[in-house]
Amino acid sequence: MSERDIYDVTVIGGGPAGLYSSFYSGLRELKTKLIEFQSYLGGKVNVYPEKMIWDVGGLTPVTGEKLIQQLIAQGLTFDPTVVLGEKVTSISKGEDGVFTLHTSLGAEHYSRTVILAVGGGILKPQKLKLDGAEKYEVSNLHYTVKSLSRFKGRTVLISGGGNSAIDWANELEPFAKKVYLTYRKEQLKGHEAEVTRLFKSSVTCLLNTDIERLVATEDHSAIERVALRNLDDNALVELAVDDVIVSHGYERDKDLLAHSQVSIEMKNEWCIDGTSMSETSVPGIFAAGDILAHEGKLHLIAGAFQDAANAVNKAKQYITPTAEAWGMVSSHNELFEERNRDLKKQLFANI
Ligand SMILES: Cc1cc2nc3c(=O)[nH]c(=O)nc-3n(C[C@H](O)[C@H](O)[C@H](O)COP(=O)(O)OP(=O)(O)OC[C@H]3O[C@@H](n4cnc5c(N)ncnc54)[C@H](O)[C@@H]3O)c2cc1C
Repeated sequence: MSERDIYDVTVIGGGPAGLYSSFYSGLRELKTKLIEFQSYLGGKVNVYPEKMIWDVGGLTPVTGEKLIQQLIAQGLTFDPTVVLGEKVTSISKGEDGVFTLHTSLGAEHYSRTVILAVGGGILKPQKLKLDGAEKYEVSNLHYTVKSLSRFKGRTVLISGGGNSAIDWANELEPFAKKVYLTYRKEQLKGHEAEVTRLFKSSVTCLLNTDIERLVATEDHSAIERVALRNLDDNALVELAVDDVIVSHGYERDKDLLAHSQVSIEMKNEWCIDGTSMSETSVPGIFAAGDILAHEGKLHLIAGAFQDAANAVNKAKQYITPTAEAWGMVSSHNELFEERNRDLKKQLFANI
């Protein structure tokens, strides 16, 4: 390993937290690398590219897709090295204090500090636990909504009672011919405002029901009807559907934290010992975004940004103990000067 190969900060995960960490790390003049398992950046936001996102402070409503584009543009401002399609499986630490990140492709990456921005780990949707259901995944059984127009004029059954299921029901309702929502519990778990909107809409909510059987078309290529069991009285109801969307949450591949050679523990409660939430049990390894799950923490995009800035500042201070960690106003950088001049010229030209 030559000095040339060692980065100051290596960010694992290319979602909102990882992209903002890369931006902020460049801003603090740290040599930065970003490693993402998927072949694309944007993290979980890729699950909802057409959703209108309203709750990022200072941003007017924006689609998930547009937000990803903006996050990537910002994240790459200082030209970090980006590695896609590699899963970091383990982290070890040498006697010289340099971390080695081992990946599923057998590669090694070297870094003075590491920022874990892995969200809940690599996402795999929880599949419908019915024999043979997987064969409909090529036709009309879905685990995500990539495009609302795919469901235009169709009868859709959504299974699930959390935020994603409710969001999708609300988003699809104006386009679909009919939306049903089945959930095995009595009360939905989503955001109040979205639940209120759902109950006011034409979506039919079938609470205390569960999918019992999928009935195929004559040629067995797609789902034609779904049998729902009412968990109160055991009655069976059949619905004719064009599509079924299953939103039962995600299985999370947490290999990295479970199998790393350095044993990493996350903080899960507010610190009274003077250390910050972005620190882990390993000095030099920090965390940002959904991976931080202390009490009261909301998993929001906006929160991931603040976490990222905190983690980078901690990394900076770890590398250079005399560096300023607090109170930095961060919209000043030489690189911004030229762009600011251009933007201001455009702005004043329009006045
Ligand atoms: C359906 C849905 C709707 C949502 N709507 C909103 C909303 O309207 N507003 C809002 O603020 N928030 C919303 N959220 C939450 C928001 O998406 C998350 O809070 C945010 O994406 C967290 O960012 P993150 O970077 O921490 O994690 P993620 O976005 O999960 O990114 C983590 C990245 O790390 C990668 N990774 C994981 N492990 C490894 C590894 N070992 N090696 C390499 N890469 C790895 C993953 O592939 C992933 O790309 C929604 C979430 C969902 C599921």
